[in-house]
Amino acid sequence: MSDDSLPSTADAPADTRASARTAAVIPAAGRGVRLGPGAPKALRALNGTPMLIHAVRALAASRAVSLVVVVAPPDGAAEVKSLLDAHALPERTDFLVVPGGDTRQESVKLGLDALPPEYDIVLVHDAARPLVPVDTVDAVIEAVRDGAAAVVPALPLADTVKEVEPAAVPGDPEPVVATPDRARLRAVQTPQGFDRATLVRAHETVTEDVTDDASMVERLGPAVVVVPGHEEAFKVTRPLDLVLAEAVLARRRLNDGF
Ligand SMILES: Nc1ccn([C@@H]2O[C@H](COP(=O)(O)OP(=O)(O)OP(=O)(O)O)[C@@H](O)[C@H]2O)c(=O)n1
Ligand SMILES: C[C@](O)(CO)[C@H](O)COP(=O)(O)O
Repeated sequence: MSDDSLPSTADAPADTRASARTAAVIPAAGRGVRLGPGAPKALRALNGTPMLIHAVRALAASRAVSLVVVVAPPDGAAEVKSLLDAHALPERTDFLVVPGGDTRQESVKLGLDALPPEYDIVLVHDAARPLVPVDTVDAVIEAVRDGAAAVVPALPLADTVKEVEPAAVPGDPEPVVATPDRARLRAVQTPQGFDRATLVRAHETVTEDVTDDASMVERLGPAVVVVPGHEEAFKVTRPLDLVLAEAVLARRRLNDGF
């Protein structure tokens, strides 16, 4: 089946959407430059387990997700396959590994290209958000099943935000241009959920460099909706985020009683 002929979940009757199969694409091919020198970010350990494995488990924890496609660092597909084989993962879930590209957009596209035809709902989830709770994953899937073409989990901002004229020399003072109304702003997380045909069309059509998949759908036209995100779905970007992630894992272990 060509991508153009893929059924659109957004146009489908509600009972079809409710039974649509869901796959997750996990882009994990980034270097993690902002985290500092070391292995590719997704392969670095959190409490002894690679970040990617935490992220895969987080998505596979949803009973609705029956396939996870991991987009590995370009020369790391064999290593990622071995990691998936070496860690306990739900048996009800299938796994595929494909090599990634130079940008997140390219990596997601390569993951989409590998999806078998029977999946009509697609989640895209950063390996760098390893601790997303399953309730957030399920809320995104439910909103797509309810008819949204694109769904993003997001949180209100904790800080006031300024728009500035970026400095030509990093570190120089930057003139403030505006202070947007914070009440209308949201900080966007993943997994982002999509009707597959809509996401495929967005990746085939939009050529601008964007930082998330929902922005591509926005450029195309279909409405993108926001559902509540979760504090623990934060992205591991800088070294302090590793400290926070390990603290969250330690708290979970205490709460679980082991
Ligand atoms: N060429 C790329 C770049 C990024 N990603 C993935 O996209 C997610 C979000 O990206 P980000 O946190 O910005 O990761 P990096 O690009 O690795 O970070 P940095 O910009 O600090 O290098 C990560 O799971 C990352 O592995 C990817 O699959 N392929
Ligand atoms: C999709 C995303 O998680 C949105 O917050 C994205 O990965 C952000 O990447 P960034 O380049 O670090 O903003």
